[in-house]
Amino acid sequence: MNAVIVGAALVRDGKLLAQQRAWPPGHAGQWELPGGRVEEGESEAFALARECSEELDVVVEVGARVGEDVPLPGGKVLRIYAATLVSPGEEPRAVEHRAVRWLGPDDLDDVDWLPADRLLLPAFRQLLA
Ligand SMILES: Nc1nc2c([nH]c(=O)n2[C@H]2C[C@H](O)[C@@H](COP(=O)(O)OP(=O)(O)OP(=O)(O)O)O2)c(=O)[nH]1
Repeated sequence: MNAVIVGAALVRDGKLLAQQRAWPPGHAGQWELPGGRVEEGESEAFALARECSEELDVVVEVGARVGEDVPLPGGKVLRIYAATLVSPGEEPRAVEHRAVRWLGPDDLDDVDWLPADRLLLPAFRQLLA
């Protein structure tokens, strides 16, 4: 089975949270959604909640799928789920990343997304509509 990379489309007040990679050098500075590899024995929702805790230091509730799977190099796929903060007042912080930013519908084109995420922009836009 293809390795699944899950990503969280974390929305608050009509804005989507994006984070800026600090590594590897080829992708540093580019933007993505919080997430990562689903480890053996984990559900996708569990993996997403774990990654959001590790990367943003927040607790999230995972919702419905967003967009279609996007193939990644190496036979992996990127699969996005909507997510919300369990405590909306809690502010995500960039634990491993360079920065985090809440993007409204008009800001989605302002950042340099990873290529796979760029394909998902219509789905992100629909989610914020
Ligand atoms: N988290 C995340 N990864 C993405 C996105 N878009 C995209 O192409 N990717 C790619 C980049 C990486 O090749 C891969 C995820 O790597 P990662 O470094 O975040 O995952 P991980 O923490 O589980 O890393 P590892 O244990 O596999 O090294 O998916 C996205 O929006 N979010």
